[in-house]
This record gives sequence, C-alpha cells and structure tokens, in this order.
Amino acid sequence: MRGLVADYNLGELVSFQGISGGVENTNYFLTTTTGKYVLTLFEEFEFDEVPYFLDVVSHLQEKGFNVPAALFDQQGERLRVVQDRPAIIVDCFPGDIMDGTTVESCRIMGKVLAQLHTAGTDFPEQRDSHRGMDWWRSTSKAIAPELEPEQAHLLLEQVSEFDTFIAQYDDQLAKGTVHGDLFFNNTLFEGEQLSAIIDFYNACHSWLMYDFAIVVNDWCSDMTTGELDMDKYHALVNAYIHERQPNAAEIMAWPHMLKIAALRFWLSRLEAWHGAKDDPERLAQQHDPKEFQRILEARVRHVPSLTEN
Ligand SMILES: Nc1ncnc2c1ncn2[C@@H]1O[C@H](COP(=O)(O)OP(=O)(O)OP(=O)(O)O)[C@@H](O)[C@H]1O
Ligand SMILES: N[C@@H](CCO)C(=O)O
Repeated sequence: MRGLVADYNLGELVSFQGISGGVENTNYFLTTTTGKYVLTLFEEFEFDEVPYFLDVVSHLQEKGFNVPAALFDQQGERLRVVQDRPAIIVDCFPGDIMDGTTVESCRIMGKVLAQLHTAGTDFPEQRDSHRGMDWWRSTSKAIAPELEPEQAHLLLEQVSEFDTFIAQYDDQLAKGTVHGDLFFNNTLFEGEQLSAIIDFYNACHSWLMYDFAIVVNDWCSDMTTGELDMDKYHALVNAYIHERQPNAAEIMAWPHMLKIAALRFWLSRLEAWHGAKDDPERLAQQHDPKEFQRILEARVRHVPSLTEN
C-alpha cells in the first residue's frame, strides 16, 4: 500500500482500513499526509472494461457533480493493477450514508437524478448494461427452477411482459447514460445536503425511466412490505418531473419500468445468494432478495400515476 501511494502525488501513507460496506468491489480508506482517499479493487470487471466507468464519472465531474473521478498517478495513469485486480484511487468525500431516506432527501434525489440524466445525454460512449435485458432473460431461466413455483411464475411472467411492452415502444423512450444502481447507500449526505454520488459501476446506456424507477423503488419503498411511502414518492417524482418532463410514451412506460427495475434487483440478489449458498461467511454479506420480491409484488398490485400528484 505504501508503494502504491508513493506512485501518486498524495504524500505519504499514514494508515489504511478495509471498508466492509460493499458487496461488489473491495474498498479501502487511505489516510495520507495530504488527505483521505478511497482505493477500489474491481472484483467483477477485467482491466479493459473499467475505463468506460471512469470516463462516465469524469464526464459528470466536469459538469459539476460531486462524483469520485479516478486520480492520476505520477505516470499519468488512472487505472492500475493491485493484487491482480484493476484498481483506482479516488478522493474520499465528506458526509455519511443515511440510515434511511427522508422526504427531503427524496426531493433532493429527484432533482439531482433528472440533472444527472440531462448531463449524461451527451456522453459519447455507449455501453449496454451487463445486467440488462439479455442478462435478465437468461438468468431468470437459470434461477426459476430453484424457486417456489409461484415465485418462478412471477419472475418469468414479468420478463415476458416487459419483452412484449418494449418490442412496441423502445424507440419512443429516451435513453442516455444512467447510473444503474443509485440506491440511497450510493449517496453521501452531510446533514440534509447531498455531498456525493458514488459507485457508478453499473452505469450503462439505457432508458432514463428505468433508472428513475430503480431510484424510486429503493428510496421510496418500505422494505418490510414493498409498498411505496407516498410522501417520499411524491417528493421524488415531482422534483424529477420539474427538472425533466417525460414524454407520453415514457409516462405510459412507468409501471413497466418500476416492475422490471424491481425484478432486476430481485434477480441479481437471487443470483448472488445462490452463488454464495455454500459459503456461510459470504452468504451473511448478501443483500436479502425477498425485499425486492416484495417490491415487485407490490408494483404488480398497484402503481401510482406519475403525473397526478
Ligand atoms: N469516494 C468515497 N468517499 C467516501 N466514502 C466512500 C467513497 N467510495 C466508497 N465509500 C464508502 O465505501 C462504501 C462501499 O463503496 P461502494 O458502494 O462503492 O462499494 P460496492 O462494493 O460497490 O458496494 P455495493 O455493491 O454494496 O453498492 C460506501 O458505502 C461508502 O461508505
Ligand atoms: N444495490 C445493489 C447492490 C450493488 O449492486 C442491491 O442492493 O442489490
């Protein structure tokens, strides 16, 4: 670690500490004589896949967002290899992960999400999601036999319903560069102020309404029931719409996007859960798939309108 830090213009290493929060990458807080930083080792991507994500973040940083762009070492490299993994160092932002969302934080997120979507539309690179349509079609077929019949039916039925919808309306829905995983635990707040958005490693070129739905499902749902907290929902949705008005097809797509966004995280959690089931230590670190099963079931029962708030 001392040798790595010495390759950057960050002064000398004082201390470092592993971060236990994440599930996808390996992260460390670094304290040096010039400040605090975060080292990320990418566990899911090979070296050549990482530059896209670094370019997304630097594009958004240039547009004024508080996002963690990779720092350059003394050779002018921002992507390194550490312990055989691609690795970067970024600034450590002030603020904390909230224990839960509030109506006010939802309002802030709605506004900033619409601004992020607008800022991402002129990003020149396009990358399909590695957890997009192809992935959920094949993974749902692979996971379904492991589920109770009722759950398997829900999963396969929803994938098929979305296929039918998107075949007809895809070209009418705005696409752009989106975060893809903007859960509240990927934001830092200092009091009521949003101080940073982190973890852009699910960024991709996709439907803006899909990204909007990912955010609403996580920020506005009661995780124990899956139901929406309507005060949070109105705050987030109204703030978004105030900044970026969805077109008629996007408004019609809203229930489909909320359902498929819930399914995507139900499925990724199921996949991770099944992958870890023989290793109790890894299993204990996994997010609970049931939370997103309940959110999907709640969205199948009812989706509030996007516009009549
Ligand atoms: N630039 C940063 N500034 C401050 N804290 C950070 C920064 N990057 C990461 N962290 C801290 O590290 C934690 C894990 O980071 P991150 O969410 O990127 O990991 P991850 O493995 O991708 O997590 P997950 O997959 O669960 O979303 C964050 O919750 C946050 O506490
Ligand atoms: N936000 C994801 C984990 C990281 O991709 C989840 O909660 O399932």
